[in-house]
Amino acid sequence: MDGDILIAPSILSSDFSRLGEEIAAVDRAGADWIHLDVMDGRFVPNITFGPPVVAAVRGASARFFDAHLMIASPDAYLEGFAKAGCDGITVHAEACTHLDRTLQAIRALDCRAGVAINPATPETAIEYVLDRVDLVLVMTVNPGFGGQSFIPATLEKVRRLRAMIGARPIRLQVDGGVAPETIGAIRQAGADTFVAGSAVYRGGTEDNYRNNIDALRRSASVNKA
Ligand SMILES: O=C(CO)[C@@H](O)[C@H](O)COP(=O)(O)O
Repeated sequence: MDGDILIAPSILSSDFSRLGEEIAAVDRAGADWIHLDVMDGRFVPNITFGPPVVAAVRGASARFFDAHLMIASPDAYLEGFAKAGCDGITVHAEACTHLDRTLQAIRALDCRAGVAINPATPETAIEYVLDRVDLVLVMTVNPGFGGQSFIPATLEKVRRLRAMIGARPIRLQVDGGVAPETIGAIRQAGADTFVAGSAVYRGGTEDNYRNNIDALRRSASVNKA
């Protein structure tokens, strides 16, 4: 197994009527992080949840809570997500007028700072904030929904970002269409942190989640360059 990779189940594909149990189940099944998909109906065409729901499920797992804010103008909500118990907060470069300032604000709240870019956004959009971030998230589908197909053109962006990041201690995360069939190529391109929704939560039971997470890890390791 490849010890450097992290698997972060996206709770968007879980059963929201049992959200706490679904988080605890992937924790026991071997998840490294819990990926929280926050959507506002403005930046993306879907709406999910905010800080009160994060606070309500914080006790379900001690794992790293990795909040992905798919929201317009996120600055006003950073403190709320930090207080709710998020360990990392990722904002979209496309959603921030003053991205550098927003990333500094996340770190000032004692959270790990992440920056995400959509499939159509070039990696150069974040070149000058790399010293401000702990995580770069390459969206490999257009954000808003689970269960979409991986966009192959994003692989080249992962490769370029791996080179841009160099020796900096930054995790390179991908999100969207991550499955046993795609994870090997994404790992080879240089990603180390994998968000997966439908590929983890399919089957609906903790045993299935464990098998699904193991399959992702195996496929990522086998294909490592
Ligand atoms: O943020 C998003 C979608 O906007 C993702 O986290 C999806 O939830 C991933 O789902 P799969 O593509 O893995 O099913």
